[in-house]
Amino acid sequence: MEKRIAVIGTGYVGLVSGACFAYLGHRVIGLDIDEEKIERLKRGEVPIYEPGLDKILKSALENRKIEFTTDYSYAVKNSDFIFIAVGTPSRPDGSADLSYVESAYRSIAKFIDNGDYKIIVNKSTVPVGTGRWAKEFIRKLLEERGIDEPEKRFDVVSNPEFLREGKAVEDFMKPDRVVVGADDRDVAGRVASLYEKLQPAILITDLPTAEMIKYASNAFLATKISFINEVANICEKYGADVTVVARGMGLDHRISPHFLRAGCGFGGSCFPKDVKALINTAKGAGEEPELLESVISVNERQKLKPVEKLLRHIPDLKGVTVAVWGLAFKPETDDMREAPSIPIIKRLLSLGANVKAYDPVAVENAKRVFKEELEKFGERLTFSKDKYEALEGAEALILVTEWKEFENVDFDKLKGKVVIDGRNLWEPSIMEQFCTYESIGRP
Ligand SMILES: NC(=O)C1=CN([C@@H]2O[C@H](COP(=O)(O)OP(=O)(O)OC[C@H]3O[C@@H](n4cnc5c(N)ncnc54)[C@H](O)[C@@H]3O)[C@@H](O)[C@H]2O)C=CC1
Ligand SMILES: O=C(O)[C@H]1O[C@H](OP(=O)(O)OP(=O)(O)OC[C@H]2O[C@@H](n3ccc(=O)[nH]c3=O)[C@H](O)[C@@H]2O)[C@H](O)[C@@H](O)[C@@H]1O
Repeated sequence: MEKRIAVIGTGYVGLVSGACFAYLGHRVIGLDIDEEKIERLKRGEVPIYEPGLDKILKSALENRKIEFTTDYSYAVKNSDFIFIAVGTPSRPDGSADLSYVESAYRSIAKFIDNGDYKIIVNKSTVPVGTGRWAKEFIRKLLEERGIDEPEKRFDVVSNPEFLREGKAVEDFMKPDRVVVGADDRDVAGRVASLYEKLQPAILITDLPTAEMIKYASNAFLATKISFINEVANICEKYGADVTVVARGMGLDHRISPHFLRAGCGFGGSCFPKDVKALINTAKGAGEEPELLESVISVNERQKLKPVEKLLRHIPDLKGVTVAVWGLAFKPETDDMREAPSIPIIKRLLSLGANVKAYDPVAVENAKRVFKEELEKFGERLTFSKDKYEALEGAEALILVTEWKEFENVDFDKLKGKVVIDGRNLWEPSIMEQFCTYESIGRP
């Protein structure tokens, strides 16, 4: 049955979930404080690169199932479910910055009136305890406004999102599970029913448990990556092949083959931030999260592995041109947040190298990320229009992000170069015929 949904924040998660809810037949209002973003969305432009999103958004707009606004009053009054999908970035101490979430609650609370009942759903990743804190926070805001029985005017529910960038639409439409946490099972059930067309596995929990499931899931996946990267580093010393080790491990269904790809570390807007936030939450309660701290430190070291390897072949990089293929934190996205390419390029520049960088879609975002370096190093950092142009005049190539277009390359163009494959994309026996080749954790 059609339900009225407002989605607060039309970033990655807000836009994908809003468009998908509309595609599922609900009426959706997407709200953002970024006026330019909303104007673009009204014109049907998709401000992020996400395969499949433009299609479902276009269909939702054509069917008038989705509309966009910057007007909180309109969004709150015309919805029964209000999904919060604003950012929860890391503060310098690693804790989650909840100021955007808090500001969204304040704006919503301004427009909940006597007689209303709204279900406020946290889709943003928020630390365990936030939902119950939010209940009291919003109740007080309503009380200050003189609203009758403020606690009856709303409920707060946790419905964490597990989508991956690049596969976001598919992940939303075919979820492994939908987790809904609330202090009232009936309210949780109402949120779960929004997904009924997808017939997903549904887990209904209390508020803090749902919040913790999100952090524990991301932290576990990040742990798998740091684990396999550490194993890769040991493999290198003894001539073992980490890709085969991972396959051998993954055949054990208790381990599963996923997230065991060794490489130059994990990036993105969530793994680094969420592991750090969980560390902060643990410490705040007097716990010593040693394992989680190692997940971060192993990852920080791993990001610079390709440069370390390059230095073994070219010990002095002063004046040496190095091509870097792949800038986004992973393929199929233009997202540069915490991308391993950032420390890699910064280190290359600080060692005196000239860098020619290429990415199929993330160059514009990369230019913003490297604004300071572009000013400081001038022509020493350039962005190439295609992968082969980046190779011109380069003595070395570092592959950081395994975009599909790098799979089948004209290997002749790599002749004589030092190639560091940060994602184990190519076959060593083939590469060694053309270039000096190194990958991660393979003999
Ligand atoms: N990016 C991802 O793949 C995933 C992200 N998440 C979580 O979802 C949340 C959102 O992440 P993203 O979509 O990546 O964030 P984002 O940074 O792409 O988008 C956030 C949006 O919220 C808007 N915004 C900020 N304050 C606002 C306010 N007071 N009212 C209305 N709009 C406001 C911003 O203008 C922006 O458009 C985070 O907590 C993140 O951890 C969860 C799963 C996947
Ligand atoms: O909370 C979030 O935001 C999301 O975080 C991740 O999704 P995402 O960051 O989009 O990307 P992933 O595909 O998980 O990759 C993250 C990083 O890990 C790296 N990775 C992944 C898998 C692997 O085996 N090895 C590896 O190094 C990738 O290159 C990438 O840098 C989770 O996979 C999602 O379930 C979650 O919803």
